[in-house]
Amino acid sequence: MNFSLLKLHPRMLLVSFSAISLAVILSFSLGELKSWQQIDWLDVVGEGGIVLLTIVWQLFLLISRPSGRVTTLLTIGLCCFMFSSLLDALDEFIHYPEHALLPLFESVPAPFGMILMTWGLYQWHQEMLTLNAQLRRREAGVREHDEVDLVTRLYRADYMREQISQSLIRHQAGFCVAVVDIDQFDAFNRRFGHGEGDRLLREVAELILMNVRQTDLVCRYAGDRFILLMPQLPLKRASQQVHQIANAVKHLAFKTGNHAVFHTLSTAVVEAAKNEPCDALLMRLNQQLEKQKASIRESERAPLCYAPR
Ligand SMILES: Nc1nc2c(ncn2[C@@H]2O[C@H](COP(=O)(O)OP(=O)(O)OP(=O)(O)O)[C@@H](O)[C@H]2O)c(=O)[nH]1
Repeated sequence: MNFSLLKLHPRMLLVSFSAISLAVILSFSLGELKSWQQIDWLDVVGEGGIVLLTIVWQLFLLISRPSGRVTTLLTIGLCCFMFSSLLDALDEFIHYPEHALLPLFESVPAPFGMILMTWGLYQWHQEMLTLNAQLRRREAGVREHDEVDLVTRLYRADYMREQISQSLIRHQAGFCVAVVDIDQFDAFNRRFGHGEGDRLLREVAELILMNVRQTDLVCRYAGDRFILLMPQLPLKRASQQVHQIANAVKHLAFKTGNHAVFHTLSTAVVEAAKNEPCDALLMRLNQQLEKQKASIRESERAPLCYAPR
């Protein structure tokens, strides 16, 4: 059992503790202790058991739920019920004079607490309906997307093409597409193995995701190549964002075996032209990338950089 959620409910714990204290103080201040022979132990076990179980229910409730309206309603309801039950249990040990108000305190909070708990359970039911609907929607999303790449968990190229085509139809202003490609990934694969290559792809994918906006879409286009769809972003700002991604990857010391390996990215960014077909846009993007790669002579391409760990 994990009790860490209890820390979230200091007020509810205080309410619970106050209800117990109030019941004990009221009982002892209004009545007198019974003699040993007057105590009915069967009632003590029955009524005391109810009090203990109510406390256990509260504990389970508080370690299972975040704070909020449902938790408050259920806790206060349980406290009222526990308050009545505790007075009921204590009157097995304490004798009250005829005029004492105890019977009133004993009988009123319990039904009030039951009403609160019923309302809380109804709210909980509503909450579960909402959560289930969201989960179903998310699950449907995941099932629909066999378009998600298993290595990086990014969308695959087909899904990106679909999204680019739709954006082109809507023709949003300042909509840019970028490509980033890991340099010398083949050499890395050959030296450190495919497993480590997959891990590097995942780390690069995470770095890309960390450096884009909520509205951007990232996909694994092929092998070590990723495409970014950046709606409503002017070319200059899109280029800056891609530059930041390249910088983040450049500074990533990827730990493998006894080495830290550094990588560089080749990148290209284009702005979508009006009425441009998706394939033409992607071709323009890839051509720009190839031009950039060709402009840097092989000897100048950032070598895989190994540093002893
Ligand atoms: N680990 C791993 N490797 C992959 C995967 N898909 C493709 N590859 C490898 O990615 C490499 C891509 O090689 P290239 O296109 O020559 O890329 P590169 O070595 O980075 O060359 P430049 O981009 O010109 O620097 C090949 O070795 C493929 O086998 C994959 O899912 N996992």
